[in-house]
Amino acid sequence: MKKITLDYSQSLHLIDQKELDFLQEKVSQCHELLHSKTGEGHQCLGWLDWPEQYDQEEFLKIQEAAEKIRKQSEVFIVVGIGGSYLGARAAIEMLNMLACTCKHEEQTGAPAIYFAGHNMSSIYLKNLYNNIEGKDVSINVISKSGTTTETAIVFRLLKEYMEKRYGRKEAGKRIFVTTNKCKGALKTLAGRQGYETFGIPENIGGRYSALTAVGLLPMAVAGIDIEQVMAGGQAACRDLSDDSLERNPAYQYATIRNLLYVKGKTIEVLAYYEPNLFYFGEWYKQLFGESEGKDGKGIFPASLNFTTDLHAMGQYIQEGRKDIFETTLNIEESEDKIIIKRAEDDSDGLNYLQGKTLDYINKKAMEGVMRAHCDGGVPNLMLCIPRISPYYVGSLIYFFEKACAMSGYLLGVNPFNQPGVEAYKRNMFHILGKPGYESL
Ligand SMILES: O=P(O)(O)OC[C@H]1O[C@](O)(CO)[C@@H](O)[C@@H]1O
Repeated sequence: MKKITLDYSQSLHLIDQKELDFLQEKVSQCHELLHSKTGEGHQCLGWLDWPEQYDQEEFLKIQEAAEKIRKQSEVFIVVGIGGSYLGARAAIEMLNMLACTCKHEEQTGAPAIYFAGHNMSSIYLKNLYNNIEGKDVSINVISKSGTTTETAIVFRLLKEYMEKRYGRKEAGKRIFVTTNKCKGALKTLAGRQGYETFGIPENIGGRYSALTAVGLLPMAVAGIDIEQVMAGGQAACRDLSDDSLERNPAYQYATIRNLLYVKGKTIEVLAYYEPNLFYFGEWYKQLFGESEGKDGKGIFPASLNFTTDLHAMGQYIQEGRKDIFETTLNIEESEDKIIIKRAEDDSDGLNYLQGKTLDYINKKAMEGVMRAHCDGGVPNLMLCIPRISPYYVGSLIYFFEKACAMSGYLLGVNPFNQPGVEAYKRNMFHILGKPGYESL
């Protein structure tokens, strides 16, 4: 299988190969901290060897539950937020497995998939109720802590809906819980109600959990071959276990983004030319935002959907503030065979493209954009992904997890905690009158 690689030739005007060589020693030290599990946040390194050591028994249970859900449901609702939501959504959308975007219900027998619990919008929930009316429903609620407000509130409402519709016993067969392996409010509730439960290992934090039951159960329900996802994750896990900057593209990426950061490039735009990657961009933002944005430091992670967003943000990137660098996701192979034909009437002036595929044109646009942005002072990194498939979804997820961990260590932060997220929650609880928060 071809590997994911990094092309940083369009950044070499800003960073010197010597600077990279100089950082090899630091990279090796951080690698040692990661792999010996002695660095900051080492309690949360369960994801590091996970693709090689995941629980096979639970994996089978996931496949069986997915089959059951597919048989008994026309609609499957995934309830979760942040790391308990974005990995699954990124994979499902990347592989175009959402029933609403393709007619795969007839093709694969998968239910339509909806997401909830990632907002507290009554308009959103009302629409969801309308969409699922009269259809058979199963739910997977995902929360490691079991106490995240958005997820907990929406799950309480959906549980009530399910019990009203199916009765408590049948609802219990349609509710699947993914939560902390040993403890927590959701674990206790699941035990009491007899819901089938999947465990999130204590030592894997939310944003690093996409390759556990958190991501795998929704992916399997959608019809994604999760054995392939794990095979891709496993290959990446092996390939990226080398501390050599020359051989480890995840470490190259982590090091170059840190070099660019100290040179004033404090915003990273993850750019992609396939709209299906939108939620991968959202997942990446959470991964890097929560991992690196602390102690007054961190690259601000943004994502843009090109060429669409070039007609909105292209101007800013080309001529605005020079604090941006771009990381382009290049999907090398496409199944697309859409060919531009010669038209009798060439008033649109497009006959010069005759015989070219749409994907070829998209790729040429990408080349043109990268060159233009580079000329405009926006260095470009290009991550080359051989194709979109379950295997490469697994590889890509692991690639970014490993890169993020190294990047956080190089930056000098703990990439595995998120103390800052609590501030808004404390205020919200105080304002809502939650017991225990009166004195804030
Ligand atoms: O799985 P949980 O505990 O509901 O958390 C969901 C998300 O919320 C956060 O804890 C932030 O509040 C993320 O780190 C996490 O991925």
